[in-house]
Amino acid sequence: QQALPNVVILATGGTIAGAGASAVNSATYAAAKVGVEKLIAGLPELSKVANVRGEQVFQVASESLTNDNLMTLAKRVSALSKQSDVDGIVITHGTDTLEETAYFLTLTVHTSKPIVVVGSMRPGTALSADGALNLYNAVNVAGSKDAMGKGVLVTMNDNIDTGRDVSKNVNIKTNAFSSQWGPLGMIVEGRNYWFRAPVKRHTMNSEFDIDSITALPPVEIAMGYEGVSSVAIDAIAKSGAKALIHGGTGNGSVADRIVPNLQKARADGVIVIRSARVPDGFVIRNAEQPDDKYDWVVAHDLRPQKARILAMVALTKTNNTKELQRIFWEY
Ligand SMILES: NC(=O)C[C@H](N)C(=O)O
Repeated sequence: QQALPNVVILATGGTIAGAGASAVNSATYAAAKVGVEKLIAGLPELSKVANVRGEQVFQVASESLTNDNLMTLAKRVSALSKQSDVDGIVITHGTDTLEETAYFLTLTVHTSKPIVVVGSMRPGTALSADGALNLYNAVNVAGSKDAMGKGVLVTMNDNIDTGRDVSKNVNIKTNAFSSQWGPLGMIVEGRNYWFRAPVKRHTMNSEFDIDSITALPPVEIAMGYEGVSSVAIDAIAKSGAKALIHGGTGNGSVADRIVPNLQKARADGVIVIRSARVPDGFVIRNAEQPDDKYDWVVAHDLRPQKARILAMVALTKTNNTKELQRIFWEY
């Protein structure tokens, strides 16, 4: 239909494409079973709000996605966003790493067209499955003019969050996703209600572009915890990783006994990025540790898994720690 927006659904698997043995199986099921054509056919309401077509990019549970998958997906999103017959793009995705893919697209795809990443907590075969409404909302937002220029969005549980801020904070339950700085808005009965806009650099204002990225450097994460040893840090430093994200306790604090190991890693050329394992708040430079003296970078409010995504993208352009710190403040 001519008056309706054209929305492409790129399907990658996850629970939104999952199937269980019976309707009471809300937690015990196989992810990534249902193809995109069946997902679309199962939701005839979509045809009233957009001209929808689907592409099956992968069929996996999101915990198994790789850096290569991420690149393939982002390049496809970028190519589609340049087509005049595409108004918006939806990516169906497993929820476990949805926040990482959404942030990667936020950083690397140059478009003002809406890109919406969506998943579900229950398979479509379950009682009170959440995927159908989440997907309906995603297609609505992707086809909306008022969603343009707002970066990559996530529509879970009626909220509209930014791909940058949102994280999976609850498992099992359908209110799994939230952003510490709040959602941008809500979608109810196909209508968007906006309350705020993102201020961090994204999509068309990003200095990174997936079209010119050919490989992502290895970046690993080591967690901080009571009783932590240097085993993980030393192994990462020796592995050829270009950066090491330390998911520290509290304000990104680092146990005194592993500070020398992180200093050694830095001296050997590994970028050390100090983040926090605490879900909310942010890491202050030179508080807890003398980052200037050690030439470390702080991850601002990014959790270890999001800091890893930004580090990989940033390292495609620079390994200067001042530049990296600027990038961590701006994105
Ligand atoms: N709810 C989900 O989608 C979880 C699943 N393990 C996935 O990320 O693919």
